Amino acid sequence: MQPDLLPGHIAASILLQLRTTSPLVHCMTNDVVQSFTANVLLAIGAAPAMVIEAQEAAQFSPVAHALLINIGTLTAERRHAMLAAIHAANESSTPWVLDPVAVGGLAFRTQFAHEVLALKPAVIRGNASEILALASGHSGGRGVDSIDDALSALPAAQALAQRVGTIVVVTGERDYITDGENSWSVAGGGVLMTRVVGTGCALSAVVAACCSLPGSKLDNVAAACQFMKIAGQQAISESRGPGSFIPAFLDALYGLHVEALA
Ligand SMILES: Nc1ncnc2c1ncn2[C@@H]1O[C@H](COP(=O)(O)OP(=O)(O)OP(=O)(O)O)[C@@H](O)[C@H]1O
Ligand SMILES: Cc1ncsc1CCO
Ligand SMILES: [Mg+2]
Repeated sequence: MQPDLLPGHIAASILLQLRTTSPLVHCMTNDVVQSFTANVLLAIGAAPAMVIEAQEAAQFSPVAHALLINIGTLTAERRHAMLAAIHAANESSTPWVLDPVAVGGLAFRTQFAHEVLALKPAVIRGNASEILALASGHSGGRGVDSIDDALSALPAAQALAQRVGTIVVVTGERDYITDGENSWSVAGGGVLMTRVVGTGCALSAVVAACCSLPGSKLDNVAAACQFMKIAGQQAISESRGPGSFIPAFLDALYGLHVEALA
């Protein structure tokens, strides 16, 4: 059964809060998506900072409003820096988000992803293959891409959320957001969002921004998914392919209207 859609008036009030507070997001993300992620955060009204050296990362994560850990181009040095940042974030109650890119097939990142589950991410956001792999030891997708359907991964997402005590987001044609007990679904977007790299990685950064806001964390995280779906759908209608999609997507995020969402 499909979970309910997030009501527009909830997303609208969360967008207003996001724009008013402009959360600072400490991004420890992969090499492929650094600039796109920073631009997505700026376009929607949050603020990015990519601080990656271990000593600085541990100093910075308590100052930021949220921390993003994305394992897309994990190295031994980055692993060390990410652990330092997560521990410092936890000591200062800064929420942190895990994006388990390509978890399952590759041993080093898979071991790291399982290790940090014990450090209580506030949210885990992945595509269907990543969530299935993390929840049930399944072998993962095709590299960084999903080969599974998001709805089919919802039971695994719910079980993972319950086991870890966190919120899990599975993205795809629809996005599903669950704390293991209650779930939202978010529709919109389009397949062109998967023909440019980093829409999922950037969503994880927006999720981090939104999970620093007051109120229901489940609603805040679902609203982040809603913002990206709406902007993606609008950008697809205004673009001719992946090249023109990216600027149209940034413009659509920038132009998201609180009144229109409501
Ligand atoms: N078939 C689809 N139809 C509509 N929207 C989609 C579809 N697939 C993905 N999306 C949207 O694209 C964005 C990225 O989701 P996806 O599941 O592709 O993440 P990902 O694989 O982690 O991406 P990346 O690794 O490139 O950052 C989300 O906003 C999601 O809702
Ligand atoms: C393509 C790619 N390779 C490692 S990380 C990444 C970005 C998408 O997750
Ligand atoms: Mg991804």
